[in-house]
Amino acid sequence: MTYQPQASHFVNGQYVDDADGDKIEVIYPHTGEVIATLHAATPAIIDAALDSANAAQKAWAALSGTERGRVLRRAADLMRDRNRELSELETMNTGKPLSETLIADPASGADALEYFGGLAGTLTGEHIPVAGGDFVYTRREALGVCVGIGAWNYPIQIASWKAAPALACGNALVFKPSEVTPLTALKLAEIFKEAGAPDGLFNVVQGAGPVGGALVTDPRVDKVSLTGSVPTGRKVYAAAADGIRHVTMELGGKSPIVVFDDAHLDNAVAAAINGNFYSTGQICSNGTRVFVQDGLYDKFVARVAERMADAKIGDPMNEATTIGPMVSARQRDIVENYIRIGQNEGARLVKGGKVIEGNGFYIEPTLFADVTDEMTIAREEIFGPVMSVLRFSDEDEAIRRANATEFGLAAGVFTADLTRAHRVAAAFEAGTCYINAYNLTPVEAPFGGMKVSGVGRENSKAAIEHYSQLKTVYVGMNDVEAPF
Ligand SMILES: NC(=O)C1=CN([C@@H]2O[C@H](COP(=O)(O)OP(=O)(O)OC[C@H]3O[C@@H](n4cnc5c(N)ncnc54)[C@H](O)[C@@H]3O)[C@@H](O)[C@H]2O)C=CC1
Repeated sequence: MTYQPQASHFVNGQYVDDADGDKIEVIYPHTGEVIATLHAATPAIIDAALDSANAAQKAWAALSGTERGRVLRRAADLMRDRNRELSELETMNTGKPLSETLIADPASGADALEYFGGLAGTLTGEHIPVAGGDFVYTRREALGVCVGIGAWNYPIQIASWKAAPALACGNALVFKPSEVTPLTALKLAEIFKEAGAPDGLFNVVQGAGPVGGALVTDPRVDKVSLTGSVPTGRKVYAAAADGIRHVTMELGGKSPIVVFDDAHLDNAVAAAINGNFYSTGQICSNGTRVFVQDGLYDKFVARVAERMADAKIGDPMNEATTIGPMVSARQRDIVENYIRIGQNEGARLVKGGKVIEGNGFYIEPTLFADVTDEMTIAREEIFGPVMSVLRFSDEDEAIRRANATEFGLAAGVFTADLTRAHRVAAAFEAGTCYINAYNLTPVEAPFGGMKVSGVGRENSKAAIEHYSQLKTVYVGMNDVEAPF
């Protein structure tokens, strides 16, 4: 089975390659087979991408917002028309079950293109009256050339979540997918071209850290938006600082879900299952520390274990499958190691915990109970299907422990007590909080992290602030006076 694209990169409206670039092998996680071989971008490819983005951006920004929005909305339609093809490719690329990609990945990308396409025509400055009849107006202007750098867990969604607001605001984008999952961003580039985007407006260049590093420090670049881990975030943020570039950082998490005694048991259990095992646990906002109050604790653990027995692990192309392989052998090994550490540190392994032998990168969804705050599995982001359940007694304790982390991406609370729900949500130190729900990310709502989990927001009107800048124009309506 192969999925070899026409070439590695999409620059200035066409596929291009340069065989001098380091080889990137794309692996189907279900079988371990190489399905495509690409090259990392050489300096010449990076240069061409940035030059073409620079050249395309000014004319694009000069269009009306409505005209720009039309291109984005056409792209959204094309993406929906190709949902199955794109979902299959995303499944080949990531190993995520088709039952997920068919409803979640290109669909979420299309939502972003449609939403920001609609918003493009509404972007304006404001008129501000000041003393003596003078006035000020503001112009909302594009930043220029943006660079997007993606993680491997939601490749087409991440590319779309960055491209949609960037292009709506009149910017051009050079996107570098994760070297692990380079394929679907190229399809997005084809879609933009077909939808009428000018050549050079959206470019895809492949490569690992060094290519990302070269993009982030290039003087032609005005903004960098990264989705990735905290260590990479620190490097990219620091590199962008040299040029005082704008940044959006969507980084990792170790998010809490707090379940009180009065919670609806099955809703809380279902949310914890989704928030730990969807995408085989490879989701930044997963609620991997599940705090459950004394009175419900045993029932909760038993019910999660019971429902886990219904997980269908296997071929991700089979639409009945609900748990696919990990994205890579490396990620599977990382998760296996954390499971071992959890056992060594005294967490109670209730279910799962084993690598599934074979060529694919499978590991069982895993449930740990009696986890304590000091354990490594309760402190570090695992990025795999490992749920840790921790016991708590009262609300203050739950909030204190939920917040006792450097991360602050998401947090959830399950309770039937209305005032407590809002009190706890207000007390969470996290950018995206949920009451009696978890891990839903509609495009209309801001998404992003507090503390080390990030800077800036994606989705919603809030993203516009991060892809545009205000210019203030003061208009004098009176004679200019001077002291001499
Ligand atoms: N907050 C959010 O929205 C999300 C965050 N993530 C986070 O992403 C991580 C998993 O994804 P990975 O791909 O393993 O993350 P990673 O941090 O290893 O890589 C992310 C991207 O950065 C690039 N990169 C690496 N070093 C770089 C450098 N020095 N300069 C520029 N670019 C560089 C990589 O090639 C890749 O494209 C997890 O920590 C997860 O929590 C994942 C999805 C969503």
